[in-house]
Amino acid sequence: MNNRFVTYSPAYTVVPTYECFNRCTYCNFRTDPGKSPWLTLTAAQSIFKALQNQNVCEILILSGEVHPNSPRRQAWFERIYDLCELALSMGFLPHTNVGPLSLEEMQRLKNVNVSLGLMLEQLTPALLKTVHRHAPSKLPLVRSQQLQWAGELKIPFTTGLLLGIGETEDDWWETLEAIAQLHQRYHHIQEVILQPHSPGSQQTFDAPPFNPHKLPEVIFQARQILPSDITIQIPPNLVKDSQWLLACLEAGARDLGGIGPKDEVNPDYPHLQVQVLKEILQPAGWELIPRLPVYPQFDNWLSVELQTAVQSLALRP
Ligand SMILES: O=c1nc2n(C[C@H](O)[C@H](O)[C@H](O)CO)c3cc(O)ccc3cc-2c(=O)[nH]1
Ligand SMILES: C[C@H]1O[C@@H](n2cnc3c(N)ncnc32)[C@H](O)[C@@H]1O
Ligand code: MET
Ligand code: SF4
Repeated sequence: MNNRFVTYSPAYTVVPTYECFNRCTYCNFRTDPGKSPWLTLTAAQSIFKALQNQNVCEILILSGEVHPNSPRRQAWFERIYDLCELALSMGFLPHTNVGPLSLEEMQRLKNVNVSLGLMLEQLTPALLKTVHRHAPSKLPLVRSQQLQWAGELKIPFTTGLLLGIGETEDDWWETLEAIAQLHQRYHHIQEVILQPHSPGSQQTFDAPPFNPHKLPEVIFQARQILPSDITIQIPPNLVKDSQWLLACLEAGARDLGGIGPKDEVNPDYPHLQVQVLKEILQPAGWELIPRLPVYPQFDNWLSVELQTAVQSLALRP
């Protein structure tokens, strides 16, 4: 009875830089500004070369942030742009999530990405006094404006909620309602990630992991709030117990996100191999299938060049 499908994206994560001017207290990724070398194009080229013929489709560009007013901002942005262009020229499809962008930056990245992403985290301003006190990029209005701009620019978009960072249950529904409203206006959200806060060894935020047993309930509610053409994504490496992973699917999650050798955001939580995941899912009647970082209904929003890149990957085995 293999008529139920779950997707994942065969992905590899590339990090332009770990330096970040924000200090989200749950972060296990960042270093201080000026303290991390930037990834060179030469180094990236060797990485991409080694990935060819490995069935990787998505290059996820995930970065720490240089302040919008910094004299280094433009060089930071150009490096990201060039990394996307290189990935594309070597046969991969870039998906970039590097924090909030200016409208012009977004417009330019649309040329070299099949989709962009930015987590809303939570829209409640209460977190500006706690986990986001030193994180100007996490201002709720800055984040929701990104979703609006992506809609205006017709950019297929991935967003989501970070669960268990000090918000209330009502905050979940409000953030989900906001995503639903923006989608009803622009129809551009391809997936919403429900990301359980998972403590790592570098963070200063001292809170337990989000209780994975609560996740199915949140997914079920999110499924009621979100329009049906938005897919709900959960990260399988952060839902360790296979019974609860299956419960998440029963509740309405249909995608497991990017799966690759390392989860750069949660390095303390390695991914199971795809084959192992398949063996967990299959007996319960779920078939795990690969997808691209752009959902098919958005193909016609892409430039002709990007559509060609998508088509050549879709033909791969
Ligand atoms: O490996 C990861 N991939 C993350 N991804 C990648 C994601 O799983 C895939 O790139 C998308 O599903 C591609 O369509 C994100 C993408 C976003 O747009 C926004 C947030 C995330 C967060 C993570 C993450 O924590 N770890
Ligand atoms: C890239 C995305 O990763 C998420 N993120 C950042 N830190 C953590 C953590 N400790 N646990 C789970 N998710 C995290 C945030 O939602 C960010 O936007
Ligand atoms: N800095 C970006 C954000 O928080 C993406 C990477 S987070 C590890 O949105
Ligand atoms: S979560 Fe993103 S914005 Fe926050 S400190 Fe880490 S890298 Fe910077």
